Amino acid sequence: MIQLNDISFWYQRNKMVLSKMTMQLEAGKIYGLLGENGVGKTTFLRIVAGLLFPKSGDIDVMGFKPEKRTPSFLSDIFYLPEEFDSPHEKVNEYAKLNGGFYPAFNAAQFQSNLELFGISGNQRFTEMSYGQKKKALISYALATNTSLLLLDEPTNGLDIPSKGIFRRLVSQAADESKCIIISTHQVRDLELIIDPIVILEPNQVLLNDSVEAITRKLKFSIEPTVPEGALYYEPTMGGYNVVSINTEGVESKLNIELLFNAVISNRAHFRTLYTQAK
Ligand SMILES: Nc1ncnc2c1ncn2[C@@H]1O[C@H](COP(=O)(O)OP(=O)(O)OP(=O)(O)O)[C@@H](O)[C@H]1O
Repeated sequence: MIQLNDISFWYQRNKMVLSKMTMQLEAGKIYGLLGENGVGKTTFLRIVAGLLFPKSGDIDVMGFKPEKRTPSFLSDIFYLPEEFDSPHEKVNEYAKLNGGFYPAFNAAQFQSNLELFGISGNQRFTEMSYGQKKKALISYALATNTSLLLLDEPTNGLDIPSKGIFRRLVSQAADESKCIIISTHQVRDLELIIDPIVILEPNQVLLNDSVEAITRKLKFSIEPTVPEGALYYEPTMGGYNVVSINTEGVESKLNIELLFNAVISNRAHFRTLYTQAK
């Protein structure tokens, strides 16, 4: 669905953000896009959405070149940024005005999403809190039913029950024809729904793998002492949270936060382990 070949991008010539990045993302998945602050997650999403243009390399999104911003491309992709200006309209007016641009927009689904989040469609965006606006825009984004949905830090500002509703709505929205990419630092909010996991490092993709493939390669366990050969460990109640190579082929439950810390503190090793992501 998305193919990037040797994409490079910088805002200032002396400060490369993406350097010859090659990556493939498929339909039917909810990708979790992770990376330290400033590594380029938003930049990546904006390039895919056609809002920023690569300086070199090729990008294909659903058969389109995003930078051409053709109506058929724009009507099948939705990008929800982390920061947004408040629309002037009431929530329902906004959806009525803009929903027509998306052929698969479902007004009933929009109302049902709003209801689940407890948001009134008669409210003006300008009179809503940040979290309320976010819930209204998430409701709208999901109701556009675009093939590609890009969500930048969607759970920021959501209260605890709303995070659960968000997970439920995103899981329901996902199907074989859609690709959803969620950039987040709140991995615990999304641990249950994101798969594959993509981790960016400065300029590059460090890991792009399914949860199944990650847990085939790596073992996540709690041990009383740090085992020899552990890739990464953190103290926890009564022992250590440990990431090690899964030499015995045991099944373990992926701990994304632990994986992230393991990858970031051990980049060279993971680059070798995940050479296919390059
Ligand atoms: N408009 C801009 N002009 C110049 N540099 C920019 C601009 N936007 C972002 N950058 C720089 O590009 C790099 C990548 O920024 P980006 O916002 O994509 O990172 P991010 O991974 O989304 O970060 P965060 O997790 O903090 O949101 C950063 O070093 C940032 O300082």
